[in-house]
Amino acid sequence: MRVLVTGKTGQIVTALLERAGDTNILPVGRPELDLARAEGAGGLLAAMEPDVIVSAAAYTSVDKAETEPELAQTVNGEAPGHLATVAAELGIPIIHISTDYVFDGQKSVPYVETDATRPLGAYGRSKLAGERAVIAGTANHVILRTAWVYSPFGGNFLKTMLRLASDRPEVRVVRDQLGSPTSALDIADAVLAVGRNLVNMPDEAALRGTFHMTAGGEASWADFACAIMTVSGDMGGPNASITAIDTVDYPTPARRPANSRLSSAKLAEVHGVELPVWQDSLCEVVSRLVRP
Ligand SMILES: NC(=O)C1=CN([C@@H]2O[C@H](COP(=O)(O)OP(=O)(O)OC[C@H]3O[C@@H](n4cnc5c(N)ncnc54)[C@H](O)[C@@H]3O)[C@@H](O)[C@H]2O)C=CC1
Repeated sequence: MRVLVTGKTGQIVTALLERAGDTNILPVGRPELDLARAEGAGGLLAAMEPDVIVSAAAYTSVDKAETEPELAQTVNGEAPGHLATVAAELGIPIIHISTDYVFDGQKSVPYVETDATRPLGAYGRSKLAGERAVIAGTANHVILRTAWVYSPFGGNFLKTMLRLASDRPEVRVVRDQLGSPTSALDIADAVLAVGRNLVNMPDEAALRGTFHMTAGGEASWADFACAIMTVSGDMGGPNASITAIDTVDYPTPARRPANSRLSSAKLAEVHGVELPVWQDSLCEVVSRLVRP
């Protein structure tokens, strides 16, 4: 299977390259493919002869998007539509990665795929526009909404915590946002499994559509930080004490949903794909960072 993935350096593309096995991962990103100018990329993508396109690259700076909403909209809102159109022309499926930030976080239990969307900021609005563009571009799509992604690669919360813990005794972390910390390595396994299902069952309509895809279990950011410190400390790595604070005491340019929990039951039921509980994947990632 030949899997064309957008972006060359992101957490998910790097994890896909690592977990590929006998799958051929074909990353494409800047400078050949700039998602700010994705119209007309059809020839480039077709020449790579993919069996499936994974739309993983995105403008991911949630706070910066508040001051650059047009760029976020072009990259996250419009480019996925161009990719979906190319996939339709090639007669292949597209898997598009989206986010919990399409929701406002007001629900008291995990979100399901049919829940109403209401993004709180420019990033979420741009990602929701991207979902709609993919849906308009081809019926042969899967949208995978994930959340709280961490990995040994790129920038993420876990790496920030380890960096802060290595030069201070205490780190303040919010306790009133809930989600499921999700390893990009588990996401890569899931994306490959979904990709195989789509390629092997081209006429199975039930496999297409929107699915939630996060690790099992849930945590607040403060819970996640405490677990990171415990695991790191046990391995001889940095270990700061975590002080739980409220979101109001940690203002950011973009508002975040208080509830980022997504129910992944539909993905398990329809695709037979279930990510491990978050604590089970944490040790591997911490170990790779503190014992390189
Ligand atoms: N990081 C997280 O916690 C979450 C991420 N997501 C989604 O998952 C996907 C992957 O996220 P990560 O791997 O964490 O992102 P990342 O920030 O690690 O990587 C983003 C990638 O997109 C590329 N990119 C950005 N602008 C581009 C442009 N104009 N043209 C071409 N490439 C460009 C970057 O070079 C990089 O390779 C994204 O669609 C993101 O919206 C969803 C939920 C949570």
